Amino acid sequence: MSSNKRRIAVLGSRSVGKSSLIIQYCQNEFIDSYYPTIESTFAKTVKFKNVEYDVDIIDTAGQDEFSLLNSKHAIGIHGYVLVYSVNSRNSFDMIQIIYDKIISFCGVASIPCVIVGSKSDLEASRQVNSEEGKRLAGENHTAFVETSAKLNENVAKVFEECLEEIEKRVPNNEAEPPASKCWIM
Ligand SMILES: Nc1nc2c(ncn2[C@@H]2O[C@H](COP(=O)(O)OP(=O)(O)OP(=O)(O)O)[C@@H](O)[C@H]2O)c(=O)[nH]1
Repeated sequence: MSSNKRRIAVLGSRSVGKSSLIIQYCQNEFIDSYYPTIESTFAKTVKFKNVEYDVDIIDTAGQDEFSLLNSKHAIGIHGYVLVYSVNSRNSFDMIQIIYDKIISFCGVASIPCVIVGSKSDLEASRQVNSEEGKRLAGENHTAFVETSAKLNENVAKVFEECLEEIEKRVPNNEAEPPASKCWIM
């Protein structure tokens, strides 16, 4: 793996706007219709803090509390974007469940991660306030961003924060994420 290759997995409940966030970031467009994702990978070259990164972003199918963590979403992944929608309390409650599954799968104390409150334009139907999002992020030592893919607000910030979290833990000359050294028996 080239030292500037970074793989980011985007996880969260169904329909929280994972694909919309990624498509806005990689293709600068917002598609209003809903197509459930099975899985797809997007690629973008990003210049961040004067370093050029080849970023692969893995868009995953929506998870619920019974979903098993797919090993593809843990092995070889440098950083995570965990998305809930500010107008869905259930999707917010899923974040800790997904975070704990990743931690336990990877056998580490913490992971480079950004917790994202999506659809921030839907203020009238908001169920989760910003303070709750920040608190959850603080408890898990992750970054936190509220964003709207629809209005293209804070979209790039999500992925920049994720690169920042990765760089805090992965020195530039060591691009292999810890979980890629795991064995599956
Ligand atoms: N108002 C608003 N709607 C959004 C936003 N982002 C996504 N949506 C809408 O929410 C719905 C679901 O968006 P997707 O991006 O497909 O959600 P997803 O999380 O990828 O869904 P799954 O693939 O099922 O997991 C679509 O109708 C989007 O248009 C946003 O920022 N604001």
